[in-house]
Amino acid sequence: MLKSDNPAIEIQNVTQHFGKFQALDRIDLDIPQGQFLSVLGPSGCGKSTLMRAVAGLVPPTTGTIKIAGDQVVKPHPDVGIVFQRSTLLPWRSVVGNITLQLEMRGKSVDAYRSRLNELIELTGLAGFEEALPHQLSGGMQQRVALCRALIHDPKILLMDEPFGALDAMTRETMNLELQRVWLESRKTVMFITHSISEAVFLSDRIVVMSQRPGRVAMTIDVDLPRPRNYTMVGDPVFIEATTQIRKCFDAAGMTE
Ligand SMILES: Nc1ncnc2c1ncn2[C@@H]1O[C@H](COP(=O)(O)OP(=O)(O)OP(=O)(O)O)[C@@H](O)[C@H]1O
Repeated sequence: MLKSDNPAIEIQNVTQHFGKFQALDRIDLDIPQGQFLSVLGPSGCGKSTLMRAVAGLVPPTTGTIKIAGDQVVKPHPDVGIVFQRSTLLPWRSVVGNITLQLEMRGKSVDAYRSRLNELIELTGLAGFEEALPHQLSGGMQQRVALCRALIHDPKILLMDEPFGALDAMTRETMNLELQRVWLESRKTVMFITHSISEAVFLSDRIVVMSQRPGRVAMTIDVDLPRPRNYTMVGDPVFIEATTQIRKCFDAAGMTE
C-alpha cells in the first residue's frame, strides 16, 4: 500500500543513456497521490523511456525513481500499465485476458469477481465477457487492456499512448470513459501522449518534454472543472492551456 505522506511517484535527476545515445537528461518530477498527470512531447523525446523506468522495466542510467517513498528496482505491485497496443492473448476471452493479471500475481479470481463485474460494467464491456479479441473493435480491446491494468486495484496507473492507434471519435469516447473511471477511483495516473488536446482534456497537470535528449521544457496546471466534456474545448481555460503549450513547442522548434 502507498504511504500517505509520500508523493505517489518521485523522479529525481533521471538520465538515460542507450550506449552513446542520450534519451533523457536530468528529469525531476513529483506526482502527488491522486493526480492525473500527462507527459506530452514529440516523437522520440523519451516519454516511453521515462514511463518504462517508472514501471521498473528499464533502470535509469543515473538518478532515482521512487514509488510511495520506495526506490523502484523492479516492477511495483501497486502499479497497472496500459500500452498503445492492447497485447491481449488472442485465445483468451475478455474475462480470461483480464483475469490473467490476477493469475500472474497468484491472486484468487473468485475474490475479485465483483470487481471484475464492476469494471466490465464501467467500461461498457457487458455482454462481451466471452468474446475473443479478434471479435472486438480497437477501442474495445483497449477497454479490456484498461480493465486488465485495474483489476488488482493498483494505486498507480501508467498509460503509454493507450488511445494513439484509435480513430479520433473513438479516442474522444475513450477519454471520456477514462475520466469516468478515474473520477470513481482517483488513482494516480501518468499518461503519455503526443496530443495537446488530449493532454489538456484529461489532466490536472501536464509536463511538456523537449526534443532529445528529453528534458522537462514546461509544466502547466489545467484548472478546468470535472467532469469535463468536449464542449469545454471552447472554454478560455482550455484555449489558454493549449496556446501556452503550442508556444512552448514552437519556441523549441517542435511540432505536435
Ligand atoms: N532500448 C533502447 N535502445 C536504444 N535506444 C532506445 C531504446 N529505447 C529507446 N531508445 C531511443 O530513445 C529515444 C526515445 O525513445 P522513446 O520511445 O522513449 O520516445 P517517445 O517519446 O516515447 O517516442 P514516441 O512518441 O514516438 O513513442 C528514441 O530515439 C529511441 O530510439
